Amino acid sequence: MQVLPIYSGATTQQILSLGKLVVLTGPSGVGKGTLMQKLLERHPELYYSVSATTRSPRPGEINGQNYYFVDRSQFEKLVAQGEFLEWAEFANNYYGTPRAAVLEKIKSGKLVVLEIELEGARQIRRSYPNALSIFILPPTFLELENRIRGRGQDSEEAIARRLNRAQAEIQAAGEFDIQIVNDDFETALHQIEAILFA
Ligand SMILES: Nc1ncnc2c1ncn2[C@@H]1O[C@H](COP(=O)(O)OP(=O)(O)OP(=O)(O)O)[C@@H](O)[C@H]1O
Ligand SMILES: Nc1nc2c(ncn2[C@@H]2O[C@H](COP(=O)(O)O)[C@@H](O)[C@H]2O)c(=O)[nH]1
Repeated sequence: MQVLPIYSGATTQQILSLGKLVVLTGPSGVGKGTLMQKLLERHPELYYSVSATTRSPRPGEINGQNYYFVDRSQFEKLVAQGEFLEWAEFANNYYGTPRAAVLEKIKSGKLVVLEIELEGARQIRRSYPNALSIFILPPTFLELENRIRGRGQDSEEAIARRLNRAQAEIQAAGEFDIQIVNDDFETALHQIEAILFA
């Protein structure tokens, strides 16, 4: 792709300050992915950043569509090369946002949405204060547990790790620009749409 002269030599910080970057975060199982999927269906003009992860694919997940599935040494090499806008270890696996794709989309004027966990969201907030951050909360902790279990995708050990971490993640909700409770799905979706397209 051709790089516009205005951007040649621009830093990540400068490029991100020109466009709109939105971070959707919240504990595992709260419904971030489901909300994101619906947002993309309804607003195909949004750009969803596909992350890299060392987690194994779940049934039905497609490499390059849900995630770029890589092994730990590949991931660590990408970190060393500065290929990630942010990255974190979550529930024994690495997750990271590929920098180049996000910057390209921002340059082309797209609204870019990252769906990431707490530590990565904090990194984005620190490094790119212009980004808009939305924290999704569950109506109750019990409902969060029911959703993770109901999804039927994680081992008992992985569920325990995710729930354990969720307690601390929920405490951090106030660090972010906006908090939305995903109780009734349609209501939460409309609240996000109202923020993104205000
Ligand atoms: N408002 C809602 N009411 C009831 N169930 C919901 C609601 N929103 C999402 N769910 C369900 O909760 C489960 C977890 O949702 P989802 O996988 O989107 O969570 P997540 O936050 O993306 O999790 P992770 O961070 O682990 O990827 C799914 O089965 C989804 O259908
Ligand atoms: N910091 C980052 N977190 C990410 C990224 N991509 C996804 N995630 C988050 O990881 C957890 C677990 O995801 P799962 O698919 O294994 O259930 C979840 O909170 C995702 O939002 C990323 O690039 N960076």
